Amino acid sequence: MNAPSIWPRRGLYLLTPDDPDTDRFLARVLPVLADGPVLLQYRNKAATTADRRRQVEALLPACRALGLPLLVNDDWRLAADTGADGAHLGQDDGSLAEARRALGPAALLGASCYDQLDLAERAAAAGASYVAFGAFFPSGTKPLARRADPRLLAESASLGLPRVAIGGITPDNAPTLVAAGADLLAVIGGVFEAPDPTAAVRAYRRAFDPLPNE
Ligand SMILES: Cc1ncc(COP(=O)(O)OP(=O)(O)O)c(N)n1
Ligand SMILES: Cc1nc(C(=O)O)sc1CCOP(=O)(O)O
Ligand SMILES: [Mg+2]
Repeated sequence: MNAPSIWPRRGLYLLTPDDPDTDRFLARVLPVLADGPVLLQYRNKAATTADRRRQVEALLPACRALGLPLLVNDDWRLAADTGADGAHLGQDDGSLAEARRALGPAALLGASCYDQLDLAERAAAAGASYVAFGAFFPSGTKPLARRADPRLLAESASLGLPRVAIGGITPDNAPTLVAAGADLLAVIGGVFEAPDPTAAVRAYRRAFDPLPNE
C-alpha cells in the first residue's frame, strides 16, 4: 500500500468503464490519466476475476508514474494483493472497519452513502477516508440508482471528510455540485462516453479551477 499521506481532496475522481476486453479497456483508460483526474477507481463490472487483477496490475505503474492514487471498487482484498492505494466499498461490499484494519491507516477507503446521512456518519466512524453520495442526476451507467439531494453535501460537512458526488455528472452540471459542497466529482460516462474523453477530463477540471473571466 503506497497511498500518499496527503492525497488530493478536490477535483475529478475518474472511475473506469465496463469493458470485457482488456486491450480495449486499457486503450480507453491509459490515455486520459495524465489529463487531470486526481483519483482513479478501478471499476470494471464486465471483467472476469482474472482480468480484474491483470487490469489493476496494468494500471498501477501508470498511476504511480503520475502520482495518481488508484482505488479498487468492491474488493479490498484485490487492493491489498496488488498494492493499490485503497478501495471503495458500497453497502454490499463488506465491512469498512475490517477493510481499514486489513489495509492499514494509510489506505484510502471510500464508502457509498447513497442518499443517507446516517450511512456517512457510520462510515466516518468505521474509518472511511471519504464519503460518497448519489446519484445526483440520471445516470446512463446506473439507471436505477437512488437519487440524492445536493443538500446532503452541505449537511455532511461536519464529518470533516472529503465529500464525493456521483451519478450523471456532466461538465455542465458539475459546478452546481461543487457549489453545494462536493470536493470530488466521480464520473464514468461523462468521460468515457464523450466523443473526446481527454477534452472531457479538462472540462471537469474547470468546475474546480475556472479560467480567468469564466
Ligand atoms: C465514488 C463512488 N461512489 C459510489 C460508488 C457506488 O458503489 P456501489 O454502491 O457499491 O456500486 P458499484 O459501483 O459497486 O456498482 C462507487 N463505486 N464509487
Ligand atoms: C457507480 C455509481 N454509483 C452511483 C451511486 O449513486 O452510488 S451512480 C453510479 C454511476 C456513475 O456513472 P456515471 O458518471 O456514468 O453516471
Ligand atoms: Mg460496490
